[in-house]
Amino acid sequence: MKTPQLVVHRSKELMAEAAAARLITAVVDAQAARGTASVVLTGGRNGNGLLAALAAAPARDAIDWSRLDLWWGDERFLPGGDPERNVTQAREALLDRVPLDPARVHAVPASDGPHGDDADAAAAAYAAELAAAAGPGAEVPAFDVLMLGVGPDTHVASLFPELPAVRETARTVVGVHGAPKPPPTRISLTLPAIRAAREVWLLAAGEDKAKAAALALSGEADEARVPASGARGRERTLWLMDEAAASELARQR
Ligand SMILES: O=C1O[C@H](COP(=O)(O)O)[C@@H](O)[C@H](O)[C@H]1O
Repeated sequence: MKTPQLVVHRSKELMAEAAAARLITAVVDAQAARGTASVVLTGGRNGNGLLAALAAAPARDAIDWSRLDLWWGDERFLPGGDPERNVTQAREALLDRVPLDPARVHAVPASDGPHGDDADAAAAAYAAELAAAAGPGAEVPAFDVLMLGVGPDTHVASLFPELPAVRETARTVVGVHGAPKPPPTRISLTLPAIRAAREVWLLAAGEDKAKAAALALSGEADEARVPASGARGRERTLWLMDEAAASELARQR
């Protein structure tokens, strides 16, 4: 796996704008090379900040939105349309303003969906949807870009330190129970599914991410205790940060 690369921006606003520009280029390049692109979205403040910056970027029209598959790295297991669901927030920030093909917007099932409040069944259904879109012999698509927010406790997607989900090696998607951050029930891609992505981008802006980033990038972390340290892409792992989130890295050097 590749050593993470760091890009530190002066502010969280610049980070969001630069990451949005980077995403436009990555999607346009993937569509030129393969006809379509697949991107995994993240929830949280930094992920939503990027989507809002993308909505405001004139170059967003360079993307062929009808040939873009969107997936989610995790979801808060709540009823459809709940304002706390990652998909609801993504729709508000960007998705409702661009001409996506609805069949290519792969939202994670909601808690009032076909699987009711059974998060494990909903996770299995999402795994099946991913497998159906994957190439021969693969369990998930070779995502072009998979984005992850980083929690102050070093969680990524809904893989929280020391919960069973972070140790999962067989399944690609799991139900998460007893998450320390509300809501307690969630659905998450596992580390093996995350590592199938060509590029993994970790978004970390703000002082509250500084310790988490330093720990994850120390090179000494155990991924069960520091899930962010286990998030790597096949071709590239990129940490996109602002100066506040990078402040503890400077002290480390
Ligand atoms: O609950 C979640 O939190 C993380 C991090 O969010 P942030 O607001 O601290 O940046 C996010 O990556 C994840 O997708 C989301 O479900």
